[in-house]
Amino acid sequence: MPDATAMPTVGGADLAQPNDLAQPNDLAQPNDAPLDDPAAAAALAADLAAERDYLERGRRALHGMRLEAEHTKTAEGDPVGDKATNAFLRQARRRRIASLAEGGDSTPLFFARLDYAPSPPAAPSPPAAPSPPAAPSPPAAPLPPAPPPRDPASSRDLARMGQGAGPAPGRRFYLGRRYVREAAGDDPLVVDWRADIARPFYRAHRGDPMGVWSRRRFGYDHGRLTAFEDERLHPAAEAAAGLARPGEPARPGEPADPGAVLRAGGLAAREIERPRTGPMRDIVATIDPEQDEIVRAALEVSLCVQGAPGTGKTAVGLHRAAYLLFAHRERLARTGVLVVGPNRAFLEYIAAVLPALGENTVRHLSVDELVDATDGGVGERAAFREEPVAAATLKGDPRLAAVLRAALLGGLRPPTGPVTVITRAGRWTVGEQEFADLFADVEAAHRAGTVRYAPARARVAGQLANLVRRRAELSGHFLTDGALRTLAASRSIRDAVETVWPAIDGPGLVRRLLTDADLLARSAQGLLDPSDQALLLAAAPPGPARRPRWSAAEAFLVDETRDLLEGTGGVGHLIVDEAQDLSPMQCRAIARRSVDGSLTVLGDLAQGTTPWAATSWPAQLGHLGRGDAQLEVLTRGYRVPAEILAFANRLLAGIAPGLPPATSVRTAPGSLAIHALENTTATVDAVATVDAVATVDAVAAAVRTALGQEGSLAVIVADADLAVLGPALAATGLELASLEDPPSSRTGRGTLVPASLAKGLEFDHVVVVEPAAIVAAEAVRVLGERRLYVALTRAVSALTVVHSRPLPAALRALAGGPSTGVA
Ligand SMILES: Nc1ncnc2c1ncn2[C@@H]1O[C@H](COP(=O)(O)OP(=O)(O)OP(=O)(O)O)[C@@H](O)[C@H]1O
Repeated sequence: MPDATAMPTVGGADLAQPNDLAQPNDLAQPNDAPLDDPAAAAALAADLAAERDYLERGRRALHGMRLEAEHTKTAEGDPVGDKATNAFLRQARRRRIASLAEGGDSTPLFFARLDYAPSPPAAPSPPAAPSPPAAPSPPAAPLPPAPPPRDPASSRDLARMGQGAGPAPGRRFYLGRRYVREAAGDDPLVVDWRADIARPFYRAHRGDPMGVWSRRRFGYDHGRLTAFEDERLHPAAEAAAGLARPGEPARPGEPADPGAVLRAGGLAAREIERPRTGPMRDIVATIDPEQDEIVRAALEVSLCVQGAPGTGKTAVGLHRAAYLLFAHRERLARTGVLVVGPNRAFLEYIAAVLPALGENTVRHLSVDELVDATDGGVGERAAFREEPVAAATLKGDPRLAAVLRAALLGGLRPPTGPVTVITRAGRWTVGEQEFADLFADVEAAHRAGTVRYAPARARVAGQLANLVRRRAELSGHFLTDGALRTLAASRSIRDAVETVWPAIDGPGLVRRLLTDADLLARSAQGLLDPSDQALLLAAAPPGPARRPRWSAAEAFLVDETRDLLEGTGGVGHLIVDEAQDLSPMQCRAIARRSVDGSLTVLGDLAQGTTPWAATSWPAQLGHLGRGDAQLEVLTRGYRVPAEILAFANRLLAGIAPGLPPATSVRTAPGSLAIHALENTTATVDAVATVDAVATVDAVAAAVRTALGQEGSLAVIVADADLAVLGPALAATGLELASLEDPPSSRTGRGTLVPASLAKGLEFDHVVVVEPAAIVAAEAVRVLGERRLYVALTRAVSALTVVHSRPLPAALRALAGGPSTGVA
């Protein structure tokens, strides 16, 4: 039931006092509403009450859908066939029920409403005279009917609604994270944000309203609808509200300004600034037009998104996954969608986004898990061995792919004699030339890439057996198919095949290549010089020959070999985050998992921190097998306030010359504080990093201040200093969580984050300790500065930098002598 005393507000507590309506900035309605008009205020309250009623209705309907799903038996869960089918059906049912769960406070049932303008002939004048003029004035009811979705159980129809046929004149749609309807066959109460009909919510602007009369955003407070905000997009809607002179065109052709909504719209801005407490959340209510273009790009299109920190690359990639699953449900249910991220901490941070959007089938793997999870022989959940950077870099070099191939092909031996097979029916011989011709054909097919090594080997055996069969048939002995198979597996044929096409096991070949100087020299001829070969031999995997202790880079060599031997299964769409950090061999591993699908590549060249990090997207995309991928650039930063970004951007010229600096959608005066401690003149090497009492005290003070405020907190420190700073802070009574703790137990405490794991994460408050130490931890200065750039760009609300060593030169201009609160 509507709350009669409640008045609309923006994103916070309800305004109970009608007088409060006189405060323009608190009003839910467009700025043009005559706020001191009691009639208008009453109309607003009535409108809000109606929206709350609608919300309740939607909640009841969703509850009904859930009950229906729970009671749907044969179609979705009761045993109907074999074990596997039943398990699949049960799982599908569980997923459907899970996807119909009420989202709770953080994911209200709907976040927006779109009112389409009436059909063109009526367009010049408003569909209904607004009364009172400032009250919300949706198109007149009854609205002309638009074709309702006929299969409410499937929201795919909604994806098609409006497609090609243009907008839906006179219709009103509520947009939410999932489709909601009352009874099967009814019009939807809430339309899935991914449906085509929802597209104008993200893209329309006054220069191109896309048939939309007005766009309404809703504000919630702990699940309670407390506010809304309208934008009139249609010229006639503007005119009706007195925003434009009647007849004056509403800025035809006015270009879309993706930032305009966020600057003008209180609700959108507040949504973006809501403090972060837990894992990453979805952005369906505020996706901007540029992001939306990426999210809704066609499945066949492979994209590369270069974006500065906080521009929403990860968010956009995940929303793209959700969109593609909606628009191509059946195809992707068969082929799958995979998200690949840099490490487990990052994957945990993003894990809740797709389930919140009702998508529970997308696998999330770290780059290393990609080979771990797909090759029982490699790594097998044991940690990969650490190895020197130079060796790891060389093992990630694409030349290694050619070396492996040469090693494999080098084992082939053209036949040097006939093959004789003795069966109960007689003795048969395949002559040397015939065997050689057969071998040459298969070898040519293998070299051309049409058949992998292992099936090619089976083909040699099969064709040999076939020749024997023909001989036998000529002598009147006929063989069944079964007998032919037995023949192909006979000792004589196996031995003959083994001589010309030896059986190879992937891990074994990689190990031999890295330990056998002769094999390496033969295989690397013209590819690796002797010093490279020596480096590989010196960094060979230790441990028993059958179970060596692999490094991560070696695991990708094994993966490459496995692919040469047997091929690799792929997925329908693969999203790869932080792609700038991948080695060419890692890129190849990803490419072969998306050979028949498409890729969304996300990254930032300025955040490349691996020794092999990409310096150009075309080259990296080439390694990913998608040299033709479309490059998109995002520069509008949502995470980091302008003040902090300006500070971090000082590093840009040195770490990624040529990349445009990010801009921020908001400013937060006072969000940057730099605490310079006494010994700022010490050289980098002269001072131990965080054992200085003053440093610990300053960090502790910053942590206490942050913990006193809303939102999450991270203390980012050079990896090597983690072991010192943790206990030192604990001694002051501050027990911070570690990224290894389960996310649920981290809330409310603050987390101590090694700089090497900060990538992709974000926190409301961040304390960066000793930038110089973070830079110095990397072998190469530019990589260290990029690591620092990552650390400095994790904060949503406030960044405190504590340092006793001099800041890197590029940052110094802002920091003076010992001081606090420099911003
Ligand atoms: N359109 C948007 N509306 C609201 N919030 C957004 C929008 N786009 C991005 N964000 C938010 O900005 C923050 C940064 O997004 P995200 O982590 O996807 O950025 P990124 O480009 O991957 O950053 P980084 O390169 O630093 O990892 C997240 O909290 C995300 O929810």
